[in-house]
Parts: sequence; structure tokens; C-alpha cells
Amino acid sequence: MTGLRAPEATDLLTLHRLSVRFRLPRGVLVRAVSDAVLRLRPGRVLALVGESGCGKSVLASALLGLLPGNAETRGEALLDDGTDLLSAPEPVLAGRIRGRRIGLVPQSASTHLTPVRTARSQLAETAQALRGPRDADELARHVGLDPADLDRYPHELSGGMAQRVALALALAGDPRIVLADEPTTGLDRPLVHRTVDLLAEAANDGRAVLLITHDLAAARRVATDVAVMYASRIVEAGPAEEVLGEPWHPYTAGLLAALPEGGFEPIPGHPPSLTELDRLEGEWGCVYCQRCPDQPGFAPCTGDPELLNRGERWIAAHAPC
Ligand SMILES: Nc1ncnc2c1ncn2[C@@H]1O[C@H](COP(=O)(O)OP(=O)(O)OP(=O)(O)O)[C@@H](O)[C@H]1O
Ligand code: NI
Repeated sequence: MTGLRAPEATDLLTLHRLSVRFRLPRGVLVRAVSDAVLRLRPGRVLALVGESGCGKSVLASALLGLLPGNAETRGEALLDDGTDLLSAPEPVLAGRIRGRRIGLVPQSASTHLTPVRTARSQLAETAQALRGPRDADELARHVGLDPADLDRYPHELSGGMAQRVALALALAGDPRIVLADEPTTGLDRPLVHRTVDLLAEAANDGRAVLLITHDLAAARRVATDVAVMYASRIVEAGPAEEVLGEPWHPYTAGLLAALPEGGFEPIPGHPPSLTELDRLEGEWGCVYCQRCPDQPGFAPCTGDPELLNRGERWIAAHAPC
């Protein structure tokens, strides 16, 4: 990697064309993340949305240095101090980054906790190991949990309590950045709301939150910004209200149409295999082309360069279908 570029003053994390691919036997390559550009900023919740298998979790793993050995990365993921998460050595990631600069809220709070120990002992141990500024009781109060509930074992916690403990664990090292990868999977609607509201509160405290989800309703509730991912690419990004209110990309429009209020109209077809993307982009110019409805009003189909980048909003460049 060449010299570090100075990130913008307000960005806590800046992705410059982050790409991840996996090398499989017999020369097969899986393109899981292609040229991702994102900025995480204090006080903001960025929702990364897209169908299963499009590369969201791989992107998060790359930021935490948790990719498997067959992964190859390109691009940069720069913290505000110039550290590139893609090239930082493991001792730096383990000692300074994970938990301390970047906290992770796991997918399933209850299975993340050790069943044979109380929430208090796990939280206290983590807070101590990370040398965070708050003790277990303070962390509990910080996430709206009665400290007395910390004396429960994981199976004695309600779903809502377990989520709060998981967030308290993620915040134990006082990270400025919080990554939450599908933190609401399998939860009922009220608990989904409570969980994402906690993430919004973490952002209100000045943290930057990346919320990975396929739940567009949850994203709409708390996200200040949205990035839409399809077949390894971020196809559209910008302020949540604008992207979800008036999508530019037909894929975003398709996702919204699949919501109950959009009429439950699923997008026909399936995303392409991630081993086929080079060929498809070569042939079609755009990996969404095969599923794209014939709607010439959409920006990517007209190839209108005016729409490619306007203020905070942008859409991936496409060849006209
Ligand atoms: N070690 C690996 N080797 C090869 N391919 C992998 C590896 N890890 C992940 N992949 C592939 O990368 C792609 C992206 O996976 P990822 O888990 O990021 O999807 P996702 O968007 O998080 O989906 P979901 O919403 O289901 O969690 C998938 O096709 C997956 O099979
Ligand atoms: Ni995932």
C-alpha cells in the first residue's frame, strides 16, 4: 500500500475502494466486496443494506481484521489517526483497535454470552481487559439496564436485556466506532426497535455506528445515512431520507417495493454468483442488468452523469442497459 491519505477531519473511518476476494481451489475467485467507498462519522448511523450474500459481513470482517486466510484485500480503510485497518498487523488490531477503537455488536446476543457465568462477571472482565473508563454497573446504566440484572445468568436475561448486555460489552472499551452485524435477526418487532434505538443512542453520544441489516424498516427508523449493496458493490449511498424516500437505483426501489408498505412485491430473480461478476460486468456493464425492470426513467439506465454524484449522494456508475 502506498502512503496514507489524510481522511476528512470529521470522518472516524474512511473506506477507499475497499475490495475483498476469496481464492478458492482450481483458481476460482469469489468477489465479495468491490471498490466500497464509505465514511463513518460521529453522531451518525450508517445502515448497510442488501440481500443475503451480497458481502456485508465480509466488509465488516475486513474492518476488524477477521478475514480468513484465503482472503485478499485491496484499497484502504483509514481510521482518523491514519491507521489502515487492512494493513495493520494483528498485534495492533488486537491491542489497539478491536474493542477499543471499534466495538462489535454480535448477531445473537444470547449465544455470544458464556452460559455458565453471570452477565456481570463477563462485562467486568471485558471492561477491565480493555481498560475502559466505565465499570460494569456504569456500563449497565449507560445502556439502560438495571445493574441488579447483571447478576443474572444469560438464560435468565430477557431478549431485551441480553441485547443491552451485548451493547454494554461492545461499549466497554469506549470505542468511537460501533459495528453491528445483523443485531436484530430473529427478534420480534418491538425488540428490533429497542435494539436499533440503542444504537441510535450510541450515535447520539458521538459515536459512529455501522448497522448491517437486511431489515429496511429498522434502517429507516434510525439510519441517518444508507448504503445499498448488491452483488459485492455499493450501488447507491446517501442521506437515509433521500435514498429511502426517492431511490435513484432500481435495486433500492426494488428492495423498498418488497416491504409491506411497498406492496410486498419481491424483486424477481436472484443475485448473480459472486464468481461470475467479472464476466457479467464485462458483458453487461452492470451486474444488476439481468434483474433490472425496464424503467428507463431510472438514473443508471439513462447513465445521467448529473445523478452520479450530487452533494452527499451518489450512485454507482453504470453503462446504460
Ligand atoms: N472464506 C470464504 N471463502 C469463500 N467465499 C466466502 C468466504 N466467506 C464468505 N464468502 C462468500 O462471500 C459472500 C458474501 O458473504 P457475506 O457473509 O458477507 O454476505 P452478507 O451480505 O453478510 O449476507 P447475510 O445477509 O446473509 O449475512 C458470500 O457469497 C459468501 O459465500
Ligand atoms: Ni452477513
